[in-house]
Amino acid sequence: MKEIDKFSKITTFIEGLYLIEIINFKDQRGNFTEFYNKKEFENIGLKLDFVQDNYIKSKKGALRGLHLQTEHPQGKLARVIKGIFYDVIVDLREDSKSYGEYYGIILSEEEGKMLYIPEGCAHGLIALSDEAEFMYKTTDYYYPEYATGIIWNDRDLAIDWPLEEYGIKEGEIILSDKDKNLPTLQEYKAND
Ligand SMILES: Cc1cn([C@H]2C[C@H](O)[C@@H](COP(=O)(O)OP(=O)(O)O[C@H]3O[C@H](C)C(=O)[C@H](O)[C@H]3O)O2)c(=O)[nH]c1=O
Repeated sequence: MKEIDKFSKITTFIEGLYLIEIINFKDQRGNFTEFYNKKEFENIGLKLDFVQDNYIKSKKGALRGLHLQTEHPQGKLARVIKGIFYDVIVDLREDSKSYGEYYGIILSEEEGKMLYIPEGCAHGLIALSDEAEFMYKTTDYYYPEYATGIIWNDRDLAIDWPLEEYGIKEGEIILSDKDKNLPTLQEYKAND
């Protein structure tokens, strides 16, 4: 088969954060998609090694995040398996020109784009559809002792979560107790 470019990366205003477009091979049976290919990723300038695969299944309105590990930071290759999510990345790399800024995007099973989230960024997502499944690979292991983050409704970030468009009331957002008690961006910076 003639070699075709199966992946292409799109830069964002956050350095190292890429949207990745992938080819979805459709035929009379359904679809086939490569999620990751070490050689092909190196061809688009992403020399990455992953050590863990994670799978999330969320109820509509379930919001996870904004999380990062202060030690053993994780790069994440993320995609939606089913439904729709709003995905948010906050740059917490002190030397970055977009430090303290967020990037938000709607990712869907239909549209099929992936995200590569660089180390040093907090990550969160809310499920916008009744069935919502998400997978991501990480470049380092889970170290709960180093897990922290920023609260989802931080006033300085003022993240524009697309609740109304998807019929989700703020009081219906489902959070873990841990996420309800995450620090604000100011508190995080003070401890950083
Ligand atoms: C993250 C993780 C969790 N767990 C266990 C620990 C808990 O017993 C249970 C749920 O963990 P947690 O509530 O931290 O999971 P999420 O709130 O979905 O966290 C994730 O959500 C956002 C979107 C992220 O990007 C992070 O990778 C990750 O923090 O899974 C593991 O065993 N391994 C893991 O890598």
